[in-house]
Amino acid sequence: MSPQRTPQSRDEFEARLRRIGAERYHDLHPFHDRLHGGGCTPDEVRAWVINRYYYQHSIPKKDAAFMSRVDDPALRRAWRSRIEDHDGTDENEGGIRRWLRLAEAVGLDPDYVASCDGVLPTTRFAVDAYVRYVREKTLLEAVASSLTELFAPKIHANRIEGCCGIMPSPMTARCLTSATG
Ligand SMILES: O=C(O)c1cc(C(=O)O)c2c(n1)C(=O)C(=O)c1cc(C(=O)O)[nH]c1-2
Repeated sequence: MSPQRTPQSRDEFEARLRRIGAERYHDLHPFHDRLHGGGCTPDEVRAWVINRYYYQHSIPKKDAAFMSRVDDPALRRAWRSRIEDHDGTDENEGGIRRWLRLAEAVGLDPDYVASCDGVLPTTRFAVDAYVRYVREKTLLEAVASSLTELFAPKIHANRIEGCCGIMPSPMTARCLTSATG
């Protein structure tokens, strides 16, 4: 895509971002096609839960790295809820704990998942690179890289359908809905 030279309206900008998502977001990856279509084996779903956990637990570290670089209190305040979404608050247990309940629902030991011992080196490499990117690149690039969250609700909804076909338990459905929703 060629660089945009003239300022865009908010709606045009969002439409442009959403077009990029429609063309390039990772829901188009063949693995996600299988996961969402109910084509994975239960062990493949478990392997995905173990590896996706590493992403889930690194996102607040990425957001904390971002906030440590921001001088504007208003921006830090706006960003803060992203950390709370994952780490939780007094009222909300947060996505990390909910992901561990999902792990349990699909037959994994949550302590093992939380240890990250089962995470593949390639997953670790890619996720750590994202945290490093946000720590080291410009703030604009850091914010831009975090906009993928915009596309996550759709992928989460598709996934709930697919995974519940593979592991049809009310517990799996409940956990998937609350862990990523
Ligand atoms: O399940 C997924 O496929 C998926 C992907 C992404 C993403 O594309 O970065 C995020 C999430 N989930 C998610 O739940 C989430 O809270 C989130 C935050 C961010 C970010 O970059 O700050 N990405 C994502």
